[in-house]
Amino acid sequence: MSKTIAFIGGGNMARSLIGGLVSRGQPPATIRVAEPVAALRDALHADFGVAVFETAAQAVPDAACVVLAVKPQVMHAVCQTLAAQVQADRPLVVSIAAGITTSQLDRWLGGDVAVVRAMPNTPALLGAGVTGLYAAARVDSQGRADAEALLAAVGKTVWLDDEALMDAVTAVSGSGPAYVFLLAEAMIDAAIAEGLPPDAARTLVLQTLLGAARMLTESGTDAAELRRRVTSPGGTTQAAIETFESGGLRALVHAAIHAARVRGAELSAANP
Ligand SMILES: NC(=O)C1=CN([C@@H]2O[C@H](COP(=O)(O)OP(=O)(O)OC[C@H]3O[C@@H](n4cnc5c(N)ncnc54)[C@H](O)[C@@H]3O)[C@@H](O)[C@H]2O)C=CC1
Ligand SMILES: O=C(O)[C@@H]1CCC=N1
Repeated sequence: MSKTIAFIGGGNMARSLIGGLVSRGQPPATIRVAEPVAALRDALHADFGVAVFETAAQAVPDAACVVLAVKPQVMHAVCQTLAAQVQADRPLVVSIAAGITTSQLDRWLGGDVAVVRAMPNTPALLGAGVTGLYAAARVDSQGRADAEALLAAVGKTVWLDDEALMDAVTAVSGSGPAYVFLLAEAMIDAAIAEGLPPDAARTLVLQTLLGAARMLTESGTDAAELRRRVTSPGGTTQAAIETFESGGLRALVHAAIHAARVRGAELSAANP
């Protein structure tokens, strides 16, 4: 997407998206970022060459697409500061905020706004993200194509017809990288506890996760079968897997993802 994009919020997720877009050929001159924290603003300009502004009102004029990348808790207030400009310019608005619905955003921005709700994740920085997308009824085919181009530049996209499912997307793939990072922390800690030197523990765990993720995505074989192929009957893996299963790992993962989904709905309800 080579049209001008204004990011409102230049924090962790905006940084991942901007880094991914620029490294995939989006001209930095077409990206504007509003971020009140000077250090973040300066780093975005230094690292990616994008134009940076202190306030949203400075970044939005003439942007074809406005990406709302602030925390859900401040979204209502931020939208109120943008409503007049959005009503005047009619940009495509893409929100990446957890929980906040397209109808809330439309209302906060003054009504009759083309809003796409997107849930990306931080591997976007490497072009290895995945984004769930939902378009409100007001978004036309060009708006959908523009949102698709924006997020497809930084990874895979999955469109949903039912907005209620966006909280589940958030719980699975938006938050999901953190679950893998937690697993990595736990495996490294365990490896060190079993006597491995920290550097060796780190290399063994990180390359194992990378190799396993590549097998999952490149082998055409499902996760359960790949797991079976590692698990020799009566061997070491079986001992570990039985420990995970008897400890309730599957139920725990489900409970964690459910808690994240419920939290998304709470974030929406807390911002009527
Ligand atoms: N971090 C992640 O992995 C993901 C985050 N998200 C969503 O992205 C949004 C941002 O999350 P993060 O980047 O993690 O948070 P963050 O706190 O790193 O970034 C938010 C940024 O917005 C800035 N900000 C606050 N008020 C502002 C205003 N009035 N105008 C412009 N900027 C303002 C803050 O200074 C901060 O740098 C959230 O709504 C979150 O739900 C979505 C997918 C993944
Ligand atoms: O933790 C959060 O609320 C955000 C949304 C998905 C990832 N980070």
